[in-house]
Amino acid sequence: MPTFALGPNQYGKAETRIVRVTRGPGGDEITDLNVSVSLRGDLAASHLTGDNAAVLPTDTQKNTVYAFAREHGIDGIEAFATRLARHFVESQPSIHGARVAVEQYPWQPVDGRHSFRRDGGEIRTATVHHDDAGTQVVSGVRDLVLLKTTDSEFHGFVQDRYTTLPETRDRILATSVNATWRHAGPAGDAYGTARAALIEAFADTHSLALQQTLYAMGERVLAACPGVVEVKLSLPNRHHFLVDLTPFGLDNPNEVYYAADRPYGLIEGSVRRDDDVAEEVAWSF
Ligand SMILES: O=c1[nH]c(=O)c2[nH]c(=O)[nH]c2[nH]1
Repeated sequence: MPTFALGPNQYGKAETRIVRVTRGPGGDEITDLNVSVSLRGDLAASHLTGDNAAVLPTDTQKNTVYAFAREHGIDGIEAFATRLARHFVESQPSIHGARVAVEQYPWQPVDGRHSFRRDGGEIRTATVHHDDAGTQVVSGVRDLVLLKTTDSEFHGFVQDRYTTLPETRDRILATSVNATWRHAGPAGDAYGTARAALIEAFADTHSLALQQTLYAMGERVLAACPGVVEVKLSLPNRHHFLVDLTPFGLDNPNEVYYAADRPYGLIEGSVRRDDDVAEEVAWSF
């Protein structure tokens, strides 16, 4: 007779959308968030027998997100997520660990009063894990699209019988940055500095490979943000291929490109301080 056991599990309310308006005489502000809560703890009974005595309903978790936005305000997504994660663990004896992930969608004021324009595609993120061992805060940015028209090469790579890619000393380099960075302690106000470091390193680095640019971007964030101990980057290589215009009797001196959407190279890696102790829980889902 085979026997079975419940493995790791978590539960929570995913993607609670919340728009908070902060009203002021000098104009309103809006904070537009997507909040996902995952809780871990003594939850086997609910899975094994349907006994829900230890289960804080996901509906209650959603209500808590809204209530905290009113009671405490949203003083940065890292602080908001930390407050929620601690609340669930500290208020519920059955809950031993909480993960709160927040996405923030940027809006820009249009008239300085009460009209706004949704800004670009880029999303700010924060994920907080809290349990007995402490609080881990990871901040990040997603879908930050960057492109440089030159200053990028790719050559010297392996050639086997399937290789057709020509070596290039001058190409477009483009990516959509997905970056997360882990703080040693509570997150300070590092978002603007980290984001600027990513963009500047992309622009400054004469790239011989997107891998090299990835490392430079991670290194720049660590150099600029003393409280950050590890940076993870996932960089799709948004290929731009020169179009062959010779059938039309035209040359193409690096001017006309085809922007391919797939397949794409995907370059991923982390850069950390030498003395950093890996904190895998901070990244786990
Ligand atoms: O920067 C790059 N890294 C690669 O590993 C790679 N592979 C490829 O086909 N083009 C590129 N570009």
